[in-house]
Amino acid sequence: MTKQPLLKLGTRRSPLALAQAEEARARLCAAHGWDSNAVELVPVEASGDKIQDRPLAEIGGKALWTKELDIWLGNGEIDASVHSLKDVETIRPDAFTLIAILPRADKRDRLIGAASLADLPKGAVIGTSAPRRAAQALHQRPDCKVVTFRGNVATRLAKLEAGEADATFLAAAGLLRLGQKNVGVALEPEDWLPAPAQGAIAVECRADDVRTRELLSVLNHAPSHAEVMAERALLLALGGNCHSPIAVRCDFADGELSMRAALFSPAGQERVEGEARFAAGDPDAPARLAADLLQRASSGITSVFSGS
Ligand SMILES: NCc1[nH]cc(CCC(=O)O)c1CC(=O)O
Repeated sequence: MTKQPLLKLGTRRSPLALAQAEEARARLCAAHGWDSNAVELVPVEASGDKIQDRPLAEIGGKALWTKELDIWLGNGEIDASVHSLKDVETIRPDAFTLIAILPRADKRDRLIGAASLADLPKGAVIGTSAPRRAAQALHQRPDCKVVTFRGNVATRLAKLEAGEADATFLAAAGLLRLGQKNVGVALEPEDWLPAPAQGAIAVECRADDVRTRELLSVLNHAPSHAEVMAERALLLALGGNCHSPIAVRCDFADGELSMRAALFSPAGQERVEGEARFAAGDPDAPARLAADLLQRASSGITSVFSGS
């Protein structure tokens, strides 16, 4: 007799997405004392995975990662979706709720292809399609050239190997989850900041699905939740989207969040940065930092942010 799964978790099909969904499944089964058959992983093809030759910002933004999963979740074909929170739009449909944030992994980016940005030869080619990585790299190395690099982690490493660029950036968390944690060197927050919610896996379900909410809420890691919600609140208040070079990192310790953020003009000439410390759960602090950054930013920066 085949037993029906207790929960169906939707995921994208990339190796990283599947590894993240497996992590969610393992944590859920451990928390409830279930065997792994209790949770079925349902891979869904995302449009963002089909189009690999143009920057995400050009082809429709983050919705390309969530659109298909949202349809399946809305229809009830899956009970919940597992996402890289970094790839999830700041404003989500009211019918859904981000019920759990898993314990966050390493928030840093790693540089692959050189021991540091300063070590790159003059005029080196950097492969990335993230506006934040491009602008932040050009800010430090205006002599470098940025070329579009998309595709999953393995594809990007293969492009680098093939000589399409001298260096690239990847999230430490993604490399870790793919068993490649020693690839490249970690970039420290003193001179390089990650993307909002980088390293966080989020589980989303229908807001009115009380049973699933209850089953999934055990997965939530409160400190990680506080950090990423503050980072997303900053992004929202800045009126940022996938074209906006926004770098931010928030760290929870002793009931307090410390946030460090930087905004760039797209080609990296201009930069404004700021810091704030506030109580976890202070709903207005990220917006105050956002307002302060926008007020001090030059027009080259504010042209890619709308504010709110
Ligand atoms: N943009 C794609 C993406 N979405 C999430 C990760 C890695 C995991 C994470 O940052 O949470 C990556 C790859 C990367 O940026 O290197």
